[in-house]
Amino acid sequence: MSDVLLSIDNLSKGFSSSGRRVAALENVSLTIAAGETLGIVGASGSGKSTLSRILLRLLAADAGAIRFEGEDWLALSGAALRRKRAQMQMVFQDPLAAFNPLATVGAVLDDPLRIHEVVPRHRRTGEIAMLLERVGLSADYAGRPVRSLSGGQRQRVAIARAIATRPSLLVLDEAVSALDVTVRGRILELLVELQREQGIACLFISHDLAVVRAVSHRIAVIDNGRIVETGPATSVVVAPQSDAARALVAAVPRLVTDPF
Ligand SMILES: Nc1ncnc2c1ncn2[C@@H]1O[C@H](COP(=O)(O)OP(=O)(O)OP(=O)(O)O)[C@@H](O)[C@H]1O
Repeated sequence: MSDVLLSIDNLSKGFSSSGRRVAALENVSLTIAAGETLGIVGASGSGKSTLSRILLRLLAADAGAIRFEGEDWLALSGAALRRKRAQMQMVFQDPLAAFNPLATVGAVLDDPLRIHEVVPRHRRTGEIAMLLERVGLSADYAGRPVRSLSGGQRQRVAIARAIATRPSLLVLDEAVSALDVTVRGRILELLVELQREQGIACLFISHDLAVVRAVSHRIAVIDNGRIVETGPATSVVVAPQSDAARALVAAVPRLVTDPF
């Protein structure tokens, strides 16, 4: 896992709010190797959404650089950015909420296959069945409207959509936070399985250290816009070095003895 897939260098972003300057991100630097899962954990307001919005290119950074697969990610635009997006896919809390509720699961999965020409047209139905199977749903889900799905099923479809373009990196921002604890556990297992089977690297962002620990090889702790600690997942949980990490560990009392 030594090939650097994504590197974030000295990323900074500030906001002006009621005449006051808030540093949402300050000199954030991180790397993710191919096939690695890096967890980013931090309390509310620590800068997690700002980071994922910059990665998504919804928000411009004030300073810093992001390289993805050897390219200057923040400099890409237009057709080049659209093409490259196939390689960096995102899953949020309820991404399917943005879809027409009458859209079928098949249509939701067909979009990325068509837009990115992943497979020839005549193979798209088979590919949709395979994607559904890969996330633990049977092929007949393709005909079901999105609105008929449970929260866990929707998130499985969102993950299937994200992996449809065969990305090298998934960015997951609070992707399991809205799910109840049993469903959450199954989705986390699915993510670990996908990561192992397909070697997809993941940037897994959450406020919940137990969730981050369950899937991550390494964990970076963010506090007030700064990365205050980075290390192997177990070390950060068992021997946290920063006040922020200690506070996150303390918030999950059974974490050390009873991992997710
Ligand atoms: N558009 C904005 N205008 C002003 N301040 C902002 C804006 N977006 C974020 N901030 C501030 O930047 C800081 C980081 O916010 P951010 O939403 O990135 O944190 P977060 O870790 O994602 O929090 P949460 O877990 O509560 O979503 C906070 O102090 C927040 O108030």
